[in-house]
Amino acid sequence: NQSLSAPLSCSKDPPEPVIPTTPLVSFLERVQKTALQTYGNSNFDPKTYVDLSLKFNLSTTVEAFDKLPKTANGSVPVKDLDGFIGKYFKGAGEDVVYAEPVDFVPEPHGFLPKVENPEVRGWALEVHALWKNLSRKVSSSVHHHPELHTLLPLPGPVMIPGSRFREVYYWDSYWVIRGLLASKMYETAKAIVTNLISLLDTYGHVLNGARAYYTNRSQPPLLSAMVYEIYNRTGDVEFVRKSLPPLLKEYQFWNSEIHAVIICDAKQRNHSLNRYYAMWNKPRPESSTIDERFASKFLNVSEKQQFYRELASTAESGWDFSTRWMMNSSEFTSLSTTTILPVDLNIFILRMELDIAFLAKIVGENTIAEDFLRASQTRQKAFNSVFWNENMGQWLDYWLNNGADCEEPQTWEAKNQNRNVFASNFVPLWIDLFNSDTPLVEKVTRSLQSSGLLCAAGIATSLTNSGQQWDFPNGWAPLQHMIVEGLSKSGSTEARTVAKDIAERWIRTNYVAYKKTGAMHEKYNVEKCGEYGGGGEYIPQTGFGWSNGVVLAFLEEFGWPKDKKIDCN
Ligand SMILES: OC[C@H]1O[C@H](O[C@H]2O[C@H](CO)[C@@H](O)[C@H](O)[C@H]2O)[C@H](O)[C@@H](O)[C@@H]1O
Repeated sequence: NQSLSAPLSCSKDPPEPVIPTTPLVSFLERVQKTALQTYGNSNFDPKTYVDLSLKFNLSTTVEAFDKLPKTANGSVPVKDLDGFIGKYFKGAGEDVVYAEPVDFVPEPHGFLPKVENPEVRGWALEVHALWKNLSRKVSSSVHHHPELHTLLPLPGPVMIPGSRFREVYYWDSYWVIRGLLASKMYETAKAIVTNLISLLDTYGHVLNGARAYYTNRSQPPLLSAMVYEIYNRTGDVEFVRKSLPPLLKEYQFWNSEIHAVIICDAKQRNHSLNRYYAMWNKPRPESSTIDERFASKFLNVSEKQQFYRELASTAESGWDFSTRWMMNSSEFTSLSTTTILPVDLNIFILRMELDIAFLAKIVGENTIAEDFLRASQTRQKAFNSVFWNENMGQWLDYWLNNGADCEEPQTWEAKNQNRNVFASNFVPLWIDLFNSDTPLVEKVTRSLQSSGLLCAAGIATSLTNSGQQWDFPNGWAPLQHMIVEGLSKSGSTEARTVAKDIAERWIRTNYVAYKKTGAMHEKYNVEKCGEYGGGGEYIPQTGFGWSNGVVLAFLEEFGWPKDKKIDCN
């Protein structure tokens, strides 16, 4: 059986892969450090410096940089650094250039038929038009001189999230595609998948984002879900045929030894489940000045390296950062992502198995279809034994025993389920295997209603206000979407009512914030209708790919009646 393979290791002493960095990335990290010393912390975004591209070759640029007059603390006179950057670099974002989407029309035929209210329809058309703002392709210089750029070459046009996120991102693309499908932009949606597949072909996994500094990790794996949704709308069998081999390759990546862990349940049955694990043990280049500051508390090199691996693995989870991954919720350096089996990652891989089974059947690969169906049944059993908590009516992340004996699989213990409430505890509802079980959905819906996560403007990410961006009071479009879509697919009237209510709250807050600020936001503050979110390591961003996608998908599904008001009251 070529398509499935068994995991080899448990959590302790895994092989410690580290993907080599590039000389350009290392040099730009030096520039980043000097810029921080020179310009100071206020409004400083370290990512700007690793996104610069070179005007001349690297050795000429390094030579000029080394000649700058530096003080003992590493700063350079502002005018000298300004002059150097202006002379030797093209601005961040100059190598990703505007591309007119081939299939954009201002009002697509059959666009959001259930949206009758003229105000909401007008706004939806503005959100739809934002695809034009976010559409990009890599410049010809990136193709001809890749050594001058951290941006990676891609064959087709992309949709970027927006603002500082000037490159395509992996899991964001799923919700961008959901919006593009509502906007009837099927060719643009397919091109995004083609780009992600080209990264998978080159690097063996879909990268966090299309930059040289993101090669050491992936992001929540939703490629199969993208192919599935596109096929569902377009019926394009050839597209499925081309996508299937890369999907099998991605499945291998997620089930290879670094990401797979064997765990023995309470009934002595072994299960293979997955975790996030970045191939990196240094500061994230896009945030290296920040990471080094936090790591300075570790004096021992291997502890520092482990902390850096936890930071990058958390970025792989897409939830960077959150108390979800911290042993001590008030201590950022207690991140332990690599020792956690996350509910949502395992749901994404279960969905991958179901999608591959479905897609393989479409193209007549019946053996693959049967293998993957079996794999999904096995994972569903694992899911029920390891993550489900009957008392809470939720699925809970499982914390591995750090330092346990690795000769044997770890044995499941009830105390290792994380009882803190996170929106991810409800993500299994997204999968038909779970949302088709009406009594289960009703139990989980009641648990969601009493969880404290349901707020005025949507579902909060957690109950802890830590100042991290993947915590309370922030609400994120992907989390709203997966939970709402799951509830709304169920046979339970109660669950469908809750789904519609959350979707309406989310649409309202996006609308009111848009009217106030003129922009769609990366995240929202769910405590207050019409407020965008904050916290975390960079200033709030606008644009914004997945928020636009989810609003369009919700409006397509739920519509908006003619006489229903759209303000916050
Ligand atoms: O620069 C810091 C981090 O930024 C990214 O993470 C956040 O933005 C992404 C794009 O919208 C999103 O996919 C992710 O869920 C956000 O937390 C990036 O993905 C990280 O790797 C990076 O370190």
